[in-house]
Amino acid sequence: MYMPERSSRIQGFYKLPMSERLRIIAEMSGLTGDEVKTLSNLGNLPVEIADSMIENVVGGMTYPFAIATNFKINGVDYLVPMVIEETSVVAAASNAARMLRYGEGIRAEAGPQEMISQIHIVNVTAPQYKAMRIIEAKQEILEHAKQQDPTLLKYGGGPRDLEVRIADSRMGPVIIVHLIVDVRDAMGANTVNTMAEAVAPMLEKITGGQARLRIVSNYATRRIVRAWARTPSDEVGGLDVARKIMEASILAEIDPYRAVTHNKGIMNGIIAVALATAQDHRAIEAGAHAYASRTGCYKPLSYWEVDEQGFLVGSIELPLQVGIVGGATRVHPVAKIALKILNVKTAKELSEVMAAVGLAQNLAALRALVTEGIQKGHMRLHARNLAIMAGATGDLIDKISEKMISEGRIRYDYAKELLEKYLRGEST
Ligand SMILES: CC(C)(COP(=O)([O-])OP(=O)([O-])OC[C@H]1O[C@@H](n2cnc3c(N)ncnc32)[C@H](O)[C@@H]1OP(=O)([O-])[O-])[C@@H](O)C(=O)NCCC(=O)NCCSC(=O)C[C@@](C)(O)CC(=O)[O-]
Ligand SMILES: NC(=O)C1=CN([C@@H]2O[C@H](COP(=O)(O)OP(=O)(O)OC[C@H]3O[C@@H](n4cnc5c(N)ncnc54)[C@H](OP(=O)(O)O)[C@@H]3O)[C@@H](O)[C@H]2O)C=CC1
Repeated sequence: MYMPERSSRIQGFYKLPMSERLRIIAEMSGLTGDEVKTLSNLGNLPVEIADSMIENVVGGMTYPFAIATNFKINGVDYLVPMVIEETSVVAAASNAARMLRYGEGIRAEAGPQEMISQIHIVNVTAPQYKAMRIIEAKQEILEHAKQQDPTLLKYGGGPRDLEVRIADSRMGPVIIVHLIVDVRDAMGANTVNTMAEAVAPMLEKITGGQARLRIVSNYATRRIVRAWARTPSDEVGGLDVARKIMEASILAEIDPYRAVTHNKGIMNGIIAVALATAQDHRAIEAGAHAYASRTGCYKPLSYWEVDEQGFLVGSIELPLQVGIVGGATRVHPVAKIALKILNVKTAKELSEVMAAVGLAQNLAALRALVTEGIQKGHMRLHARNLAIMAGATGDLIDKISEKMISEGRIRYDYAKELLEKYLRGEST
């Protein structure tokens, strides 16, 4: 719809009640009554929570919430909540988790939950000397940072260390200070930002420079999690399939075009759990892809090999910045339920589960790719979406998707053709 007169400059939009904002947008965009009704439906999110989570809210958008089954991680069974818009991801995760139940299942281990906060200092003369002076004052700076978060200290977290770097830039040398904080069960961005802002004036005084950025780094290299698994080749379809999975893994090691897709498959699982538990998934994605590039060349986050006994072995390593307190994790009512279903007790345990899910997700995709191809399983599950897109409702959704699957013609135009035939009462 062409609307030449509409302007996006809406002063004070944020001050209006949600219903009024929606009325304005509906009028400007020509939304029908049904469209307004659909958009205004907040699903399981109470209006006051929706309106405080983000700004300028006019409605809600619901994604399905699913449970991936079969996960055994460090000998414990987990029901894994996933929220995602893509067909076949949940089925694939459950499928591969079933193949990785051998022994203790998938093993996973995360290190300390330390975040890095950066304080960027400019206009420093004699930067080498000033860097030494910062190190000299380290205990005093850490002590001041500590005082910013008594709750965190109560849970055994707090500032741990300080690192100083001098970087050459086109405006001369700048000092970058890293404040390292054990954030325990929080994602930790707010926590460490508060500390960075609190210690910045001390750093200005010591260096005679000016503090500019005082912000968390999402390159969470002190929050690395590793997961690994070993399973008899028969679980994945035999030694031949296991070897082909290894070949697929090797392609990702030598070719960044493949590595990016390989890692996208891993993130299918990790981000789906992140969404279900209301994590900051942008932080997770940014950190993961930076880590994949840490050698200067984009690499896969996971590796698959075949060992001397013919077992398929896989491993994954990435930084994960996740929390079970703070952010939206305890605000969104569904995220709270997701954490209860998952039954994790710490942020460390959550990151171990997420790494294990990423590894399983990757296995499912590689196994499909080296055997029947991705489209068979994926498109079979996508057939229902195509039927709905074509306009099918009720029983016709299953009838049309089953017909497309049985004939191997899973396409939108065919779904439309079938729907028209059914609606005309013609036999298909
Ligand atoms: C789709 C399957 C699982 C079918 O696989 P299948 O062999 O036809 O399944 P099955 O009927 O033998 O069932 C095996 C298990 O899979 C699960 N399962 C099976 N069907 C369902 C279902 N409908 N709903 C929920 N779970 C399902 C379930 O756990 C089941 O065990 P059971 O419960 O029967 O004991 C398989 O083909 C597969 O794993 N495909 C991989 C699909 C995939 O990776 N999708 C991600 C999207 S594609 C993408 O974005 C990433 C990619 C591929 O580009 C990444 C890359 O290139 O690396
Ligand atoms: N670049 C980025 O990634 C940025 C992200 N963000 C956002 O920051 C949010 C996450 O920050 P985060 O600091 O986790 O959020 P919060 O500030 O909401 O939560 C952390 C706080 O929870 C309290 N707490 C209670 N129990 C525990 C426990 N067991 N372990 C640790 N802390 C505990 C602590 O103190 P207390 O009770 O005193 O608060 C702690 O400071 C996300 O919403 C993210 O999107 C913000 C800015 C930048």
